[in-house]
Amino acid sequence: MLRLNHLRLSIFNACKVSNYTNLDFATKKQFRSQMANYTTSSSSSSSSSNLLFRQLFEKESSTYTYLLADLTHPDKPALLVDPVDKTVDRDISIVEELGLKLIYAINTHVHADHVTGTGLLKSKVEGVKSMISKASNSKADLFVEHGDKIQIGNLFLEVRATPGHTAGCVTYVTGDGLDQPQPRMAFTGDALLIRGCGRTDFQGGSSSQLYKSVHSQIFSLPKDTLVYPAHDYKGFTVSTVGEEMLYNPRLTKDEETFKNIMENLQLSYPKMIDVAVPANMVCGLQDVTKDPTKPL
Ligand SMILES: N[C@@H](CCC(=O)N[C@@H](CSS)C(=O)NCC(=O)O)C(=O)O
Repeated sequence: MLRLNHLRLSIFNACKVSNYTNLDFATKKQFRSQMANYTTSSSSSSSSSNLLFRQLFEKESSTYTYLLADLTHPDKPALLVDPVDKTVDRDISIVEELGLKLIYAINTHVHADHVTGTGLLKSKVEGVKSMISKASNSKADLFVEHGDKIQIGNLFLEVRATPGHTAGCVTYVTGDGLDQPQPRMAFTGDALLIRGCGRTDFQGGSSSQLYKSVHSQIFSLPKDTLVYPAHDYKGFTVSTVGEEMLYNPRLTKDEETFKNIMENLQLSYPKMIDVAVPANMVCGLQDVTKDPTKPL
């Protein structure tokens, strides 16, 4: 296993983050407004930061892929969260048009409804490293665990373990600090969907675990944190932690009611599950036109 020591936040940055955390609300607000005056506005989110952000959609599986890059760094380093094999060429073309350098293709979990684009991206873009949680037991170049920090330029994503939809699900959260996007952004995968959540009936899923994950790791974030899920089936694009704490029809309930709801969803299995899971266990490196049950 390749550990992420080289990706961990430097002590220097960690100090800045913890100092900021200790400030009172009024001082934080003053600092944020000062920062807004001299940072580049992000391209398509409400954040004021050095971040370039794009939400991209794959319509067959209703999957969101997210592109993040640090525009202030000379290399404009970028990463993709949850790329889909079918839309890899689109993703590469936007990366090239914007002059970004794609360094990571990362997954929130082993998807069951589509094949990840990480394998194709690795074969088409030199130097890209695939990444997934160690707990997923999947193949990749790099593995993350709870508490790790993934750095792109001067921006970073914090890794929060949010098992329950699958055993290896993680949520990636933008950093907490003066120099990081405000409000924060949480890429929740299938743990938390807008007014919903991921199913828990296969891949080591557990409704009890999902309930605890969302409450302890996502609902504990600031209420203005933007929630960006891996899927939406109703046309929603973004929510906030505060909104989901108030209006999520499943996760606002007590744990017993939640478990009951999840046991009675009666969803049919994803159409692609028998192809997608074996392919995604090797981070999409497998040629899915061949027998997915055969080793590489
Ligand atoms: N019909 C789709 C699969 C839909 C589905 O099961 N979505 C999953 C996330 S992808 S494994 C889910 O957790 N849905 C929760 C919900 O409440 O809808 C297909 O055939 O691919």
